[in-house]
Order: sequence, then C-alpha cells, then structure tokens
Amino acid sequence: MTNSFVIRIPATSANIGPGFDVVGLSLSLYLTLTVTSGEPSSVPPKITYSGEGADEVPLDPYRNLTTRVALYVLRCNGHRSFPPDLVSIHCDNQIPFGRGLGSSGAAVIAGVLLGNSLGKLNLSQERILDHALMVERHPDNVTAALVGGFVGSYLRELDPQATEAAQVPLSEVLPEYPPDAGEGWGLSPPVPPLGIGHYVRFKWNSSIKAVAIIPRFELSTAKARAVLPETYSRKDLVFNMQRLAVLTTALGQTPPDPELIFEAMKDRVHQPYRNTLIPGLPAVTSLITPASHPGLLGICLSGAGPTILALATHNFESIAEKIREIFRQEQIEVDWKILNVAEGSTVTYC
Ligand SMILES: Nc1ncnc2c1ncn2[C@@H]1O[C@H](COP(=O)(O)OP(=O)(O)O)[C@@H](O)[C@H]1O
Ligand SMILES: N[C@@H](CCOP(=O)(O)O)C(=O)O
Repeated sequence: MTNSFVIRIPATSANIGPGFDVVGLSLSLYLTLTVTSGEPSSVPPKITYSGEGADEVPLDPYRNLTTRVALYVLRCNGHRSFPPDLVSIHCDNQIPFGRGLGSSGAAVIAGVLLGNSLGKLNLSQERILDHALMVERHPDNVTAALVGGFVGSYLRELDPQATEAAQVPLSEVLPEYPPDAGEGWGLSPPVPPLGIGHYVRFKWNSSIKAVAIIPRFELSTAKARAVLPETYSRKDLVFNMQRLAVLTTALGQTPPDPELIFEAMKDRVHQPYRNTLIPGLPAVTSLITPASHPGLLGICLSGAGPTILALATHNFESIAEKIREIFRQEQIEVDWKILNVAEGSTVTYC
C-alpha cells in the first residue's frame, strides 16, 4: 500500500529595505514536495525535480539540501536514516535559485517539515524553527516561509554552552556522505538549543501586491553577504531603525501612504554595498517614485538580490516595464511577476 503527503513552502522576500536580517514577506511562488511511502526496502528514496533548478539540483538524497536537512532533523531526534518505506520525493519548484526570493530558506523549511513528518516527531512550530536556524542562520527567510505573512524575527542571545552548540560549522550540521561512508556519521549531530528564534506577524494591507522583477542571473546569498562591512556608523544604523519602525506599521495601514512607505523602504545597511553586484540597482531605487508611477509604494532589493521588489497597489505592469528598461540599459534581461502575500507552509496528508 502506498501513502503520500504534500509539503508546500512559499517563496520569501527578506529585508524589505531597512529590515536587514530582521523582516521577511512570504510570496505566492511555491516549492511543493510530494512524498510517497510504500513497501520497505534498503534502496535510498528516489528524488525527482520539475520547475526551477531542475537541471542543476543534486538528486542524491545525501547531497540534496532538502533531504540533508530532513536527515539532520531525523538524526537529532533518534532516527539514524530515512525510514525504509520512503520510496520517492518529487519536488516541483517555482522559486528561482539564487535570485533573492528565499529558495534556500524554502528548501530548508521543506527539509525540516519532511524530517518531522517522516520521523513522526510532532515538533512544535518553535522547534521546527530551531532546527531550520541551525542551517540557515539569519531568521528572516525561514521564519516568513514557515509562518507566512509579513514577519519580524530576532535570534535570542544564547548562554555560552548553547551559543557553542548553535555555531558548529554547517558541514557538521549537514555532512554530505551516506550512513556507511565515514566515521563522522556515527556521531550525533549538534542538536539545536531551545528557542533560538522568535517572531511576530505584522499587519499587511491586502491591497498591496509585490512585483518581483527577476534578473536572469544568479547571485548567491553568500557572495552578496561577503561584500557587507563588519561595522556601521551610528548615523546609518539610526537611519535604518527609524525607517523600519515606521515601515512595519505603515504596510498594514488603510489606505497605504505612498510617501511614508517610499521613504521608509530606504536602506543604508546592505543595498549600497550590493550595488556593485547588481548593475541597475541604484538607478532603479532612485528613478522610479510614487510621483512618477502612481500606485507605487516602495522599491527595494529582494533579499540579497538580484531581484527587485516593488510594492504597489496598481499600475504593476508600468512599474515593472520601467524597471525592465533600466536593467536593459545595463544589458540585463529580466522576468517579472505580480505576487500576493502568501500563507505559511503546509503539510497535507493524502
Ligand atoms: N528546492 C531546492 N532543493 C535543493 N536545493 C535548493 C533548493 N532551493 C535552493 N537550493 C539551494 O540553494 C541555493 C540558492 O541559495 P541562495 O544562494 O541562498 O539563494 P536564494 O536567494 O535563492 O535563497 C541553490 O543554488 C541550491 O544549491
Ligand atoms: N537578510 C539576508 C536575506 C537573504 O535572502 P535570500 O533570499 O537572498 O537568500 C541577506 O540580505 O543577506
């Protein structure tokens, strides 16, 4: 007899301008896993992909990010490997890789929910987040992907022992080899400390949609983090905090105030440093305004980029086409999509 369940995770846009590593917004593009169990066997589960990333993602369950995370969760909770009756996992992916739309955060949440379901672990939402934060160490994408909506989160300051447990290198959290291939496999993985991440959902005015303008090139989050400085001036931090404090309420107000939101989506902590990696970004954020494009509320880099996120209530197409024109001047082609704010992740048993 076969059983199956479906895991669905939304895309996310992190930062929304000033909220670097703090806020995230879930968006209506999805990573969907269909997981099938059947007769027990010693053969590893078969992984297949369709959609975004299908031609580049590893299909070996000991190398694929989602299944490695699932294995990590299983091993933290007393299961050595995948259950023998796990036959196949099909991933249908709408979230483009390396574009700042939270593909890796979605893959990580998918992995934690997969491990939780396969091991019948019944982990609380808080514990699910703890496991995800051992892998993706900034909370903005994973929290929004898990709970949905417009979300602010912080990492709790841990005691020295828990800090050590939460700082082990990713290669130890997610070793890449199969169970019989090395000494390290016998060791227990680092179990997440309790209550690493905490979050709150902000209100969101439902007339606001997100236009994602997606350049046709990838930029890894790691590379876009490597260009950021270690320290900031008080002036720049105050600039961002003032705007973030206003933004988290302004996007829930009716009607949304374009002038207030446009200024509140400005940033001095990450976008200026990422300009060099995303030709066209300075022009996009300075040339298109609510005055030039009625309906526009604000523009920011989505996550670590290169996608641009324009929040708007109408005139979506003209905003997107203007941004396309600016990128064309830099010889960069884009695709664009009008997205809604999405609900959080779901697991549905068939
Ligand atoms: N559905 C997925 N399954 C497996 N690996 C994935 C999946 N989505 C993303 N990844 C991995 O994450 C990488 C992209 O992560 P990252 O650089 O953080 O960009 P993003 O902004 O899309 O999260 C991909 O190149 C791939 O290695
Ligand atoms: N706060 C992070 C967000 C990265 O998001 P991603 O979708 O680009 O992975 C950052 O700005 O580095």
